Amino acid sequence: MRRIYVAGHRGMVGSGLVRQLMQAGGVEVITRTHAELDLTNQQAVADFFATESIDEVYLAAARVGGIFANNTYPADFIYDNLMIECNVIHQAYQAGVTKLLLLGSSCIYPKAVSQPMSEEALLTDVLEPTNEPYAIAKIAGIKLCESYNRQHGVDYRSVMPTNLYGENDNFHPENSHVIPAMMRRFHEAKLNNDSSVVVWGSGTPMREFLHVNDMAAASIYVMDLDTETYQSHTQAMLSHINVGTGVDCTIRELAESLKQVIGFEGELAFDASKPDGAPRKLMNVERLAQLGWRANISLLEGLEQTYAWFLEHQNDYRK
Ligand SMILES: NC(=O)C1=CN([C@@H]2O[C@H](COP(=O)(O)OP(=O)(O)OC[C@H]3O[C@@H](n4cnc5c(N)ncnc54)[C@H](OP(=O)(O)O)[C@@H]3O)[C@@H](O)[C@H]2O)C=CC1
Ligand SMILES: C[C@H]1O[C@H](OP(=O)(O)OP(=O)(O)OC[C@H]2O[C@@H](n3cnc4c(=O)[nH]c(N)nc43)[C@H](O)[C@@H]2O)[C@@H](O)[C@@H](O)C1=O
Repeated sequence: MRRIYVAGHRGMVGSGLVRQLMQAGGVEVITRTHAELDLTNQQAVADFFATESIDEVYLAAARVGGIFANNTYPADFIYDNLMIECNVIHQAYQAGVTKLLLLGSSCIYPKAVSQPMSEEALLTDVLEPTNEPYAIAKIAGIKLCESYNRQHGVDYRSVMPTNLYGENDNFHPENSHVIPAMMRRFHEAKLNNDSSVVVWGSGTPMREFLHVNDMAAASIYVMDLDTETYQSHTQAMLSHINVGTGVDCTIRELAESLKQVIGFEGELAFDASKPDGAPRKLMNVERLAQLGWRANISLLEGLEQTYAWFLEHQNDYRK
């Protein structure tokens, strides 16, 4: 049986990957909590790979957060993510792992890039300042994979997810992403009968949102493509693949959808003192579509599923 290490299995995407890999069966899923294995620790990661006979790695562990966390803790975001990527990719290679999938992010693309953003837009212009350190680390991750492929003949792939949401997300009031943050705020406002809820920024930025179950399915799909098919749709120096829905909406529209799903009847109060971030980040998902995969969970369906999960996990959601 293939021994598959899912790094970050307690996180939103990692837990989705474990659910789907276990459901498909026929593989042994290996996991370690952050407390058991700190992936920024080079020796600990080397010891882990030297003893665990891993066949494949899904690298879904990272320092992750929304616009406020990225803007407030830039050193943590660049240091942790560079260290995790260097340690996992290099030690996997040292231990003879030939297949690895890195999760990057749509924020690798320049701020003023033409929309929708295609894979070729990488490194063509300057980045959005609120998350530049995180984006630089993610770009380094892509280049690590490409470089190990070129020099060592391994098969390390990378997927660039758009903004994600779903069960097991982080619902922290400040450090989270927009969907979990607003879902919790609207829910609490409904319980308190508040007349309005704060939405950060102007409401005009546009974002594309992909449900975690679609993201996990896409990751496994890309990992399992045979080498010839994968390489026919990538180029030697451009190995990453976008993952998204190809559909976006404004933050105001998202807030209206969340109001509807949660049943909050008050007003939206936009807080212009908070940053908007990138004006738009719509993914060009044609490359993945040509490879045979498309998202199938609509935003409304995904928000309803996530809110139902949130209601069931009021005592144990991450906050
Ligand atoms: N969420 C999103 O909107 C997007 C996410 N991505 C990418 O997808 C991937 C998964 O993200 P997501 O599931 O949302 O993130 P989560 O924060 O939900 O999960 C990340 C996991 O990584 C673990 N982790 C962090 N640092 C370390 C470390 N030093 N050693 C061991 N484990 C560690 C965390 O453990 P602990 O909590 O204990 O620290 C957590 O379980 C990441 O690479 C992220 O950059 C890309 C685009 C959008
Ligand atoms: C996935 C992605 O995540 C981050 O980039 P981002 O796309 O800006 O993500 P965000 O979810 O934090 O915000 C999206 C928009 O929504 C607005 N917004 C309104 N109200 C809230 C709110 O309450 N919380 C948050 N976080 N945002 C809010 C907010 O002002 C912004 O205009 C990066 O870290 C980047 O590195 C990255 O990869």
